[in-house]
Amino acid sequence: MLGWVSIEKDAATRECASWVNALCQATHHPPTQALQHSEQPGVLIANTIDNELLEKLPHYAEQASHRMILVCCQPQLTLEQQLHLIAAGVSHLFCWQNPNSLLQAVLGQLQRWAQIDRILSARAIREQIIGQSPTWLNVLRNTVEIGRYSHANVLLLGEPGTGKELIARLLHTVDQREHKQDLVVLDCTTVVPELAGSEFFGHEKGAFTNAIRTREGMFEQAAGGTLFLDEVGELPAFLQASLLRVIQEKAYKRVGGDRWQTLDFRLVSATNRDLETEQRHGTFRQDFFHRIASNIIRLPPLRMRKDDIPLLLDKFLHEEFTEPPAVDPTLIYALQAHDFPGNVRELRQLVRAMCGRYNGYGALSTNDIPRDYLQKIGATYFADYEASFHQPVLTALHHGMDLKTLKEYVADIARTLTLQEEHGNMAKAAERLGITVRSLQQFRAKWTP
Ligand SMILES: Nc1ncnc2c1ncn2[C@@H]1O[C@H](COP(=O)(O)OP(=O)(O)OP(=O)(O)O)[C@@H](O)[C@H]1O
Repeated sequence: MLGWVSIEKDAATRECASWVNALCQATHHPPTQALQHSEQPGVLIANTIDNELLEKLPHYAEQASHRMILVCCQPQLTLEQQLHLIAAGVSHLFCWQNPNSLLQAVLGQLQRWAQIDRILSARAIREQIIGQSPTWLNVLRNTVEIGRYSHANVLLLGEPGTGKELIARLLHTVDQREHKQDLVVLDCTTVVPELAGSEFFGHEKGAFTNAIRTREGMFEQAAGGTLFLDEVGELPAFLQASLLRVIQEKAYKRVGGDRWQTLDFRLVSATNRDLETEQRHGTFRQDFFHRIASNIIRLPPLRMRKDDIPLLLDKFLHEEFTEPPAVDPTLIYALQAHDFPGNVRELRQLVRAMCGRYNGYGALSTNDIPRDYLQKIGATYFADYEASFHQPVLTALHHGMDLKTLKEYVADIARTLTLQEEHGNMAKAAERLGITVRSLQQFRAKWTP
């Protein structure tokens, strides 16, 4: 529940020490007062908010997987100080007050985080939604917090294939409404403008020529549950306008009907368009945007969480084989070198294609990547590799280094680094560098005093 408690030295008063003891007792946390590598929530106690603390905070926040409570031993902080602290990574901020109520407030937050982690550790969720990278875990925690503790509408933003529908389903799964009904999905690209009224609100029998019977609309179908408007960015402005009332007041009339009906539903919308910019520029209705975006969850592209690729690969291989083959490590490096513009969906399709090429013997390897794909991966790999040299060379040139000096400088660095990696073993280092042991000895003699 609690990973660490850290007390900045100027805050270590007696009152503070006994408060920390009470916190440790309540959380069954050993009374260590040092920052630890834990990825669990942490509590930091500080007296003054100075630049030194602000510089340290991002590191502390990372240790705590961005779940860091700061207790400031002052009765009050200015708004400016609070904003600086939040920008530096503090997730919850408390000023010094009655020790008991402060303890309750801190414990309340820790309990909420613990509950979110418990929900996420459920097997059904872990097996469906893959990823352990800090960026992805933050998305999941945020989703569970919104899904479980609020009924507000949610807008999911992210590139195609990043898992928006999966997150919409998670929001619905963790929703604890009494008598919760189903999740209803509407792909907004399929809405025919002329039939949209009936599609959204349903119609009464006889409302128009072909209305031979009463029909329920999407909102009615989602009553008591969740309506997921996928690709909401594609909804024309006049249709956005027609949805304002039902989203705001949860009241609607069927086409051809004259009775207002009310219903309860949670609206989750998703798009890969930049609606925040579009609504500012007036190309998407601002009033509609604010109604659908009470909460925004941003899904990271796969290239921002490449650490998750091995886990996703494993999951997709298990979908293809009862007993998946071993995976050659080079295959993982190759996949991690690719940027996956189509994100997780693209990875899934690629795994399918690889499984089709795999002949059933040995480990799955780069041989199983379709050739044109492998060429694409190779091109980015070498471009990235080359590009990593650009900045240091440019810096050296800006310092006036000529080509001869530059070459010598790079060769010296390569010799030093290889010797370090080989723990001073001359023979091994020389072999790796493709030079003689004698020339390496000469280099060492030149530089060793
Ligand atoms: N974290 C994940 N774990 C397992 N599978 C995932 C994950 N993210 C995405 N997928 C899979 O990738 C595919 C695309 O996911 P999804 O349809 O949720 O993306 P999307 O963002 O809604 O895409 P689009 O914008 O194109 O509608 C699906 O097959 C989904 O199951």
